[in-house]
Amino acid sequence: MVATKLDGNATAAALKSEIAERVSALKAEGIVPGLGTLLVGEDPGSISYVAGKHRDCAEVGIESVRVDLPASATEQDVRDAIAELNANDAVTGYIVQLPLPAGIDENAMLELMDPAKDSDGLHPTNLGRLVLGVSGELHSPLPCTPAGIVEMLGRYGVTLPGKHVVVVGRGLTVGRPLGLLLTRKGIDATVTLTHSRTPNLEKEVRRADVVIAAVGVPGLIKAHWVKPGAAVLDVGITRVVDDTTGKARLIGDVDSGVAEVAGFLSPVPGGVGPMTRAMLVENVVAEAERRAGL
Ligand SMILES: Nc1nc(=O)c2c([nH]1)NC[C@@H]1CN(c3ccc(C(=O)N[C@@H](CCC(=O)O)C(=O)O)cc3)C=[N+]21
Repeated sequence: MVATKLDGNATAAALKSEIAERVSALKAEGIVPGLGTLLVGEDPGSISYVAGKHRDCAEVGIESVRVDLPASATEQDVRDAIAELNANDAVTGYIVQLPLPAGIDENAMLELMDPAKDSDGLHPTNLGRLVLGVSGELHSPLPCTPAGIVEMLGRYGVTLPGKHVVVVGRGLTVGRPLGLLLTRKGIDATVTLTHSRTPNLEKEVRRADVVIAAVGVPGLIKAHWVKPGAAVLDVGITRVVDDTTGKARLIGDVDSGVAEVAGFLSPVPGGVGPMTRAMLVENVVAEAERRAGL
């Protein structure tokens, strides 16, 4: 392995200890931030991620409010749960874990959230501010995975101005907002945003100084696609349950051979996932600070 590992567990731990100090400062003012989660259904991946988010809250000393609805929940049940989270003063910010079960209109549910409590940055108001480039000034939360990727690259000294970043995947939580964030003034990367209909993906990836793979196709990115020395971030997570052990294994979008070619590589698990969760906690604490006028 030649690539330097971009260690999401270690980086998230460092970030969380900084956040814990900010939480102590808030507590000294009598403020305890709280994160809410709304989970609908029994997807094992979603259950595992939500559990991780609550562990992170406990670690940094913030409260968490967990709302779980069965897969049989109606759209009205979800509307009611969102209205309660909007009204609950113990909840500084919350997330609606995606995907929602078939038949529930995700975009309509996201629109119902109080944008000031949208810790994922996925409400149209917050996505609009991301496009406008005003999120920082208004303390509007940035989507957690893109923010976590930029934070991790920064902490490893991988600079972005002038770099060519190829993002593979155009989804709502990663690829689409990442293109917007990376091309902001001050970050100044040049971005190629690719997807399942991109012709000759291999050729696009080979031009990249930084590759971000977020499609959920196991092992898609091969070693010979990657320019030697490039930074490669693996965001895709596919859960495969081993028939004999019954244990779930997590497989990323990046083939293991890439470690021999890349300069930096974020693994699955232990890469971008923990950073996503750390940025979520950061968004909640930042919102509590904003409300306290700190
Ligand atoms: N509204 C919304 N916001 C999200 O941020 C969101 C979402 N919906 N839906 C699903 C995706 C996926 N996601 C992950 C978060 C943490 C890990 C994570 O911590 N992964 C660990 C492993 C966890 C495990 O063992 O299952 C790791 O990579 O090391 C993974 C995936 C957030 N998402």
